[in-house]
Amino acid sequence: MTTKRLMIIGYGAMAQEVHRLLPAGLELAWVVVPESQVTLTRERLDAGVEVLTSVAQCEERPELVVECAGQPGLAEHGEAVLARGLTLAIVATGALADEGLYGRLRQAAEAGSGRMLVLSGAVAGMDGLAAAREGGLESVTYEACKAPRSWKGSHAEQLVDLDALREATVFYEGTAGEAARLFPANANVAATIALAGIGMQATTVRLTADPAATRNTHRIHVKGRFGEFRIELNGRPLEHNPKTSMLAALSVVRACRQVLDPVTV
Ligand SMILES: NC(=O)C1=CN([C@@H]2O[C@H](COP(=O)(O)OP(=O)(O)OC[C@H]3O[C@@H](n4cnc5c(N)ncnc54)[C@H](O)[C@@H]3O)[C@@H](O)[C@H]2O)C=CC1
Ligand SMILES: O=C([O-])CC(=O)C(=O)O
Repeated sequence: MTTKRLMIIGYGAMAQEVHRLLPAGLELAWVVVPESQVTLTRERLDAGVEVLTSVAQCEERPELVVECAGQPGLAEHGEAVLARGLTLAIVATGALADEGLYGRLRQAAEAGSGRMLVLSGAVAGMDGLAAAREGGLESVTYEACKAPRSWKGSHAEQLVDLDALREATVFYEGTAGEAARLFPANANVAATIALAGIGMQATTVRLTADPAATRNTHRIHVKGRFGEFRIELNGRPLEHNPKTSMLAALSVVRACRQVLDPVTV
């Protein structure tokens, strides 16, 4: 079997976890990072991996491109990938709350015959939610609860004193679209759920910081003509970034495996 080649956009905590877990048969050949990260990223990688600052610098054709670069990374590089007719698997799904960007990515994909795969990331049940939508949905709510340290450096710091919390505290309630914009490193799943379900405005979101939390908890409650479902995930955060659940990295690894396997489950 010939080895297929992967491009990763971004090389932070998630990308490094994905790289560690890449299935045999797919090798990392290109990494796209900001100029300021080039030297550090080269030091971290084998000489065989090309470190680039733009997709255009890649002269060959990756089998798959995965975005692990956050919302600004998707905004900067997404169109170039799709316009080249490549498949782009994304986790910074919250960027799609920006209708202008979403439109440009769709247009680039249509014009260039690219494909954008919205990965399930840190949550589960997106297949069931998207199927339920076909019958009509009444309500979709999403709740996230993480330890205060997982909300550090985010907009939560403007809403609550994270260091002073003694009990679980809801600090944000709003729509998926707003949450995804306000918490670009923490609430992408709100946008993923919105895209699979009833949209950015109709999906309601509640965010909690809990000093007793050791996991990233996600609760999804869906009602529709099909009936009702509730899903709760208690995900382990990544060691090198407590904002990010390990399952999000694993959803990228799954996408990598799918390009190798003739059977998609
Ligand atoms: N859909 C989901 O379930 C989840 C999505 N995410 C998204 O994944 C992103 C990455 O997560 P981590 O790796 O844990 O974050 P991280 O902060 O460890 O790594 C992000 C990396 O992206 C790089 N980057 C930033 N701007 C870039 C650009 N314009 N081009 C290329 N690279 C760029 C940074 O240099 C950094 O190394 C998060 O910011 C978040 O947007 C995170 C968790 C779950
Ligand atoms: O990994 C998680 O728990 C969720 C997350 O950060 C996001 O949705 O951006």
